[in-house]
Amino acid sequence: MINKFDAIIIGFGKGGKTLATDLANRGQKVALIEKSPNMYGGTCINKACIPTKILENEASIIRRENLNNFEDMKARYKKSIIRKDELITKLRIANYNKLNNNENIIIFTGQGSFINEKIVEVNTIDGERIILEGDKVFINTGSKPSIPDIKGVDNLNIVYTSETLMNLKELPKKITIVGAGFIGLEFAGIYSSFGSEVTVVNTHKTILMKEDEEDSTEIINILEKRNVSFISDVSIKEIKEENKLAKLIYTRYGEEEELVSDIILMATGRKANLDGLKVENARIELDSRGFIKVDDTLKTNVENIWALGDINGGPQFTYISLDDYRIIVNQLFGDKTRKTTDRKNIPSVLFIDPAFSRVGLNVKEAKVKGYNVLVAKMSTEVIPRAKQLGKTDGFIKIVIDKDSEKILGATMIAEGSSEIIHLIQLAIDLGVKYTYLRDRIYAHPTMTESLNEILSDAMIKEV
Ligand SMILES: Cc1cc2nc3c(=O)[nH]c(=O)nc-3n(C[C@H](O)[C@H](O)[C@H](O)COP(=O)(O)OP(=O)(O)OC[C@H]3O[C@@H](n4cnc5c(N)ncnc54)[C@H](O)[C@@H]3O)c2cc1C
Ligand SMILES: NC(=O)c1ccc[n+]([C@@H]2O[C@H](COP(=O)([O-])OP(=O)(O)OC[C@H]3O[C@@H](n4cnc5c(N)ncnc54)[C@H](O)[C@@H]3O)[C@@H](O)[C@H]2O)c1
Repeated sequence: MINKFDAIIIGFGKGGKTLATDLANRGQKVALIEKSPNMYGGTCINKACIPTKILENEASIIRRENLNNFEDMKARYKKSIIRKDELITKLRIANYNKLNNNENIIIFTGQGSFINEKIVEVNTIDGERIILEGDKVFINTGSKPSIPDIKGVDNLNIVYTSETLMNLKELPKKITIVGAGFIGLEFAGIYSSFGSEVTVVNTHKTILMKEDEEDSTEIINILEKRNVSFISDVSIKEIKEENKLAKLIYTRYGEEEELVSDIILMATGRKANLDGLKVENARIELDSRGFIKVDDTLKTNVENIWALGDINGGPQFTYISLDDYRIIVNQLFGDKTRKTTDRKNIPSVLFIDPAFSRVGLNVKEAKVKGYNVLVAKMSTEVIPRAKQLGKTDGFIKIVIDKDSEKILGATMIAEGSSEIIHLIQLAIDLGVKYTYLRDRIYAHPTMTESLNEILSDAMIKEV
């Protein structure tokens, strides 16, 4: 028997689950397919944003207690892992119930595979095969770790991904992290704060190559204060297990070197998750990086099929998956004006402590675009709120166009920056002059009030 639906959504990610509720509330019959009962709610709540930020918060609290006995830190880590698991279990159940309680949505738990462009089969976890037909199909299957082809990398005793590491209940004494992007740096911050000795191994000359050099340097300085070491400009050769320890062999400036630790975390990017999807049966095209090819309205090359979230090769953030949902709904039911090309000033936050938050252009990018650049910069240690909280690392930097006096962007390594950055985003979006933010009345004592002084004439320099 074929079960007919107005829409089939494959994957319980941010965009997919939001779209499911929206379509159902418009009276459409929706089938949502999720391959694992441990993944209701998607990657963000089960394996990514939420568990990492729970651990980041716990780790920062523990760091401030200055524990110096590793056994104590191990015990605290174990408790944090249990607390993380309890919290995400609650979120997973809440996510499931929210959709399951909607009479127009049926959740199928099993792997979804295309039979053709309108028919999808579900191989359920109970071994059943269910055939679904949908007028429209939305693919929201996310991404998975991209692991380079290094000899020994498949030894799961010693080689971890972000997901498997967060399931480890024993705190490793020494961790090697390969990759210095979002995951590498966030995990370096977390595990060093719990008390592990962390080394970040990076194939480039420095970290975060697109950022202003002073921003990358400040992040390195902050992490180095916490027992994180950086080894840059390496070429990785091999991973070996010796006496239950992990040995990373690499070359640097022509010399072979090795690094021994308890485990290795591979944080080397994420690729399209097409596992079991059989996109070829629906003649869906992929792009050169192996993601599902979409146009600026997120439609694939097949008329009734869309792709949203990480799987379409856009920026890998939960809030982009959510915006993908907005675009699809606008295209289906709205004035059809929303497109990926109209996105501007997307913020990003690297959740180390303090967070590195940015929006718009940094100095390097503004200069490349030919602006006459003014920079307003202040060290966090002079901000009264930061002093009072004892969180004085970092700085706030705002990039201004000298000619129009408009704000072009901001990079902040500062307590609370993950929130303040959205005020700057709004200012850029609205095209206000920097003096507008300078002259507002802000509550005291807050981090935001520092904008009064940062944007004063005395603090602004031409660069
Ligand atoms: C460690 C880590 C930390 C992160 N931190 C942040 C952060 O702080 N902020 C942020 O914005 N982003 C963060 N991200 C990125 C963010 O998690 C992703 O961008 C986001 O989860 C992508 O969501 P999505 O909608 O594409 O789908 P996902 O949430 O990935 O959902 C896809 C779902 O599809 C299911 N699925 C896959 N194939 C099939 C199939 N064939 N049939 C049925 N179901 C299938 C999967 O089981 C999964 O549940 C982080 C990522 C990682 C790895
Ligand atoms: N706070 C957040 O919003 C947040 C947090 C974590 C992850 N994420 C998302 O998840 C995505 C994936 O994170 P990520 O850190 O894995 O990817 P990334 O692209 O941020 O960083 C990958 C790192 O791995 C290195 N690398 C790549 N190939 C390598 C190889 N063969 N050998 C050695 N090093 C190699 C790169 O140089 C880079 O340093 C991010 O792009 C981000 O969008 C977001």
